[in-house]
Amino acid sequence: MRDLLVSVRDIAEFEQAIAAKVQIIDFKEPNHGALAAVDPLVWHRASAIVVAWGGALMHPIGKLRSKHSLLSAALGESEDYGKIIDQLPQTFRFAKVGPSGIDCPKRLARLWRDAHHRLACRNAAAELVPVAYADHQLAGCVAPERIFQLAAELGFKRCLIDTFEKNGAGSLDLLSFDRFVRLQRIAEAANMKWSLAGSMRLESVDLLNSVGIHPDCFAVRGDVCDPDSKIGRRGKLNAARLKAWVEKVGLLSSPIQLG
Ligand SMILES: O=C[C@H](O)COP(=O)(O)O
Repeated sequence: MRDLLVSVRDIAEFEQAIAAKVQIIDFKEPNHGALAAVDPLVWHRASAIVVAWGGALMHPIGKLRSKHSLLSAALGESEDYGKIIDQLPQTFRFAKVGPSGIDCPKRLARLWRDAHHRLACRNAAAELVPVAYADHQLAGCVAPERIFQLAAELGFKRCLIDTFEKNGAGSLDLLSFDRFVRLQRIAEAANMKWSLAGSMRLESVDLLNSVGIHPDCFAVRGDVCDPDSKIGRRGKLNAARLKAWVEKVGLLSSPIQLG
């Protein structure tokens, strides 16, 4: 089973993602960086909608229906998350903190422990998802393999790889297939699910599949935005792109894989 995560910035986009039956809806402000948080008020509005719909993401008039959508929040980098983490509503299932500026595994482990502890105190359901950056040198942080290994050693259930700079160079431009295979092996050996983000393009999904790289989740923003927009991932979500991604990831999950 593969998942699709789509990053949204507001309630209108949240409803678009639900209508498209996206499995994981991730709140993030694309204008402010790779993992920038939205205003916590947006979390609370989304949460109120979920509660009003009876816990499942199901619209009262039955038009928007996605019983399986889960909420996720980007909390920013190490210097940001502390200001907002305690406001994360109980309805959120995942939270992410970026590792930029942390070039030592021990410090990273401390960051995760603190974030995990603060989440657990307020929101027993929320799972911290460690993040690695493919452009780790630019981000000034530990390399992806070390981050995956550390996350596995510490018993995390999921890990995400993304890019810190959103400058057009995606994860697939920055890391070789061999390195993705290594990351996948680390994750598989620890029974840890891994997600792939970083300017992912729909066309790359089949290519990755053909070389044996099978992330448990594809996480996208830029490629589900209006293709004609000059501002890329900072533009508006596009219904046709969302549909194409949902279908593609759905096909990967079906027992008979096509293509
Ligand atoms: O978590 C996923 C990111 O929002 C991916 O964004 P991107 O596809 O624009 O690199």
